[in-house]
Amino acid sequence: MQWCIPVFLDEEIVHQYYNGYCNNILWPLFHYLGLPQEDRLATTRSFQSQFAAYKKANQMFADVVNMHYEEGDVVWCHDYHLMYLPECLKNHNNNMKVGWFLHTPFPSSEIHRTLPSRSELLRSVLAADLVGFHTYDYARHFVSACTRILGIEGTPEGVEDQGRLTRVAAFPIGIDSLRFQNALLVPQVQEHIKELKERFSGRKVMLGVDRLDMIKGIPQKILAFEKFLEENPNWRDKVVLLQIAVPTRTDVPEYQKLTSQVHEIVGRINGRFGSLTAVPIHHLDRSLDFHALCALYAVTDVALVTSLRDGMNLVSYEFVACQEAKKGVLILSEFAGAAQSLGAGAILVNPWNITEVAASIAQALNMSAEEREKRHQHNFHHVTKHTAQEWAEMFVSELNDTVVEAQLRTSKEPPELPQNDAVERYLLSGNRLLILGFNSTLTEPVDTSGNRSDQIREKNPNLHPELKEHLTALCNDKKTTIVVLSGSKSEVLDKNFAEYDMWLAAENGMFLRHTKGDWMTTMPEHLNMEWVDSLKHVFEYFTERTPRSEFEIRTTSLVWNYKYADVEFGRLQARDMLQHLWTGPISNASVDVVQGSRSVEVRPVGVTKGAAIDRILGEIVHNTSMTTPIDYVLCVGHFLGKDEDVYTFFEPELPSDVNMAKCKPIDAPKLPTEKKAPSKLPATKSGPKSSQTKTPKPSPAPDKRTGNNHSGGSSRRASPEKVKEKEKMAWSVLDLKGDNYFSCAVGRKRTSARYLLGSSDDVVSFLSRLAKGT
Ligand SMILES: O=P(O)(O)OC[C@H]1O[C@H](O[C@H]2O[C@H](CO)[C@@H](O)[C@H](O)[C@H]2O)[C@H](O)[C@@H](O)[C@@H]1O
Ligand SMILES: O=c1ccn([C@@H]2O[C@H](COP(=O)(O)OP(=O)(O)O)[C@@H](O)[C@H]2O)c(=O)[nH]1
Repeated sequence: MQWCIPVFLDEEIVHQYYNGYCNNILWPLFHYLGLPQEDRLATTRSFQSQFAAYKKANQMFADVVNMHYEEGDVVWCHDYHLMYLPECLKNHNNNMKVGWFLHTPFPSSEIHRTLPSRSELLRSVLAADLVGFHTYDYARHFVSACTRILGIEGTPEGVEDQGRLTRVAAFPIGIDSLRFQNALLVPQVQEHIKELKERFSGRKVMLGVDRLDMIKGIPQKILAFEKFLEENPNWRDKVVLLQIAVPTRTDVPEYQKLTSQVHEIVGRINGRFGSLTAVPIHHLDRSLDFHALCALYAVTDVALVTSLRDGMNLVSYEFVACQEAKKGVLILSEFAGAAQSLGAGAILVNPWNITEVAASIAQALNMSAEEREKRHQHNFHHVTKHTAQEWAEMFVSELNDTVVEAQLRTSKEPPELPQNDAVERYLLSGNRLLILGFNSTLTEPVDTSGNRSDQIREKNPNLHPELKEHLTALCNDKKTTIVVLSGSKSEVLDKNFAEYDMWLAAENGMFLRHTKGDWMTTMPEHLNMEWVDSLKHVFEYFTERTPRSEFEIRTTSLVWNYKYADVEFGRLQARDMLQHLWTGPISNASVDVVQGSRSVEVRPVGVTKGAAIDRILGEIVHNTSMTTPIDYVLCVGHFLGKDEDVYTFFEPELPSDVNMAKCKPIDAPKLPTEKKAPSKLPATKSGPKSSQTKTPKPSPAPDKRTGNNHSGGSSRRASPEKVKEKEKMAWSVLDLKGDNYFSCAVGRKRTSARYLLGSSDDVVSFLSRLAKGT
């Protein structure tokens, strides 16, 4: 078995890929340092060739992996050097289990979007099954970069693109703490500890161990130490700072400049505060071997970590692991990932604030033994419990689980609607209910190819011209009841369906009428619409700036539709709008922000087609004086995810009773501003990665399937007498015998519907078969 297989890169590739793209571009950007100041333009110019080398090098890694890969192996790609690798691997073998872990921070999407190859990099990382970061912050930034830059949906589990989920999670790394604890017992280390104690006797030892990298804040650390010496003359001959600065990436000009800068500062301070026999700073431009490092950690009184940004910072963990005897103090930058894990025991500082760091040095040096002990125990417990072994096991086990879950999800993709069976069962049944969506279900297909020159299109959705004849035939069949259930306003449904003998349910079922009767409302009474006013401005803002987009104020929702706008620009605007909605004016309101394929909609939590179907069904049964149970249900639509509860309404245990409460007649739907504002529902957020979804509060319409006696379909509170009356009226209206239920999603693959149809053309051809009975 081979443990390590090298990938040989030639010098030019190393220069362009490792020194160039990785360490001169990605590294500073991911650490919020921006591109190197002096050669910014040159870097920008060489960007494409460096990225080409980056991809080439990643492909070379992929080729080696592919050569040695055996079925069932797990491939774990590490760090910003290999962001393109997951895609290369998956392109070769889509069944490979691929994980990717980033050891650096992932910056805010505002930084990532400045990268010319921003989309390509994100997409290739998303090819992995599992993507891991040290902290939730980094994971959240990654998800929001995917949302903002690629326009794909962030979910509580990760990032979802066309039904494929890339799991994104935080896996804070640890160290092999036992290795450090055991090293302290080695005689050679004990001897070294003794020497160091003698060497620095009478002085407190402060320690910095860093690669000589801009992100480590070494100049800032030394300047803070100078300030401390300046302000505390009594400490000048009682403390020493040992700074180990390990040379790194020495071919990159920015690193060469840092070396001279640090040397200059150290020389100046030693000149200022040193004597003939002692200097306050011992600066070493080299690395130490493991045992020497452990001895140094063990004799240290105060460790100083001042990273300006740091993915995690293992030095802080290693220091803690070696301090069981001494219980020294850790001063730790709040910009290191480690601050989240070791913050309880460390003194956290902003490394840019030299005054604060100097004060923290004084605090650490003067800290009582009792407080040091307490702080150390917090951190020692963490470091010894959350080890590197645990980290690796967790990542790999999560990767295996993710792959299994993904297989289950794919296998759950529903089949095509079995049209022959559906037609046959329709013909054999005696009381059928057809629930049909409108937009993209019964309408003519709209060209949304996004061609900028194609700007003049018909704006209003129209009924599919080939449907009219079949719809008339179906509506005229006494054994068939048809409901068109749409998000559209009542006027739109009136315009398209007034001539048919059917039921119309507008605004996701909030308004209902039979085409021979008047509109009535099924709206729950206590809907909170207080948020509408503050949101109207946001919707107006984006409508005014997005030609041919439309903003509609519906009774229970606000909708912005960019179906007829330039699709690319519409998408861009939608991303900005969503970002604003998730974090801005309504982040505390009890509303759902629903992202459609070309729309953004905001509505109160619980206003869904599924929640309304109960009340609609009650009204239909009551009005048509049905005498036999409905024995066939077809529910077809291009419904938004939130509205898919209409499919599941009839699943898995079919409801037998239906609410018989009558709806309230109305003259016309009222605008939200005219309604009395009811009291607000308390809001809860569901978690860091799901800013767009709120944990649903109990739906305004009670769930039909929670018991056998479904007496409450409306949220209006009835008197006890009324409830009794309703109970008497309740009877079994559904008798579907399991297989006589056909729920069918149009143009979507991830759905809770039982079956799929591709487009409204397919709906038309299927309905024609029902109408003709063939
Ligand atoms: O070999 P170099 O190019 O000189 O760089 C050394 C490593 O530096 C980076 O380390 C990061 O990983 C640590 C462990 O997860 C983390 O604690 C630290 O904050 C990071 O900076 C880099 O990411 C590695 O790839 C390099 O090998
Ligand atoms: O002379 C030295 C100084 C440091 N290190 C190791 O370098 C690593 C630095 O990791 P850290 O996460 O602190 O920062 P990075 O350098 O990875 O950004 C630690 O494991 C140190 O033990 C080392 O091997 N020899």
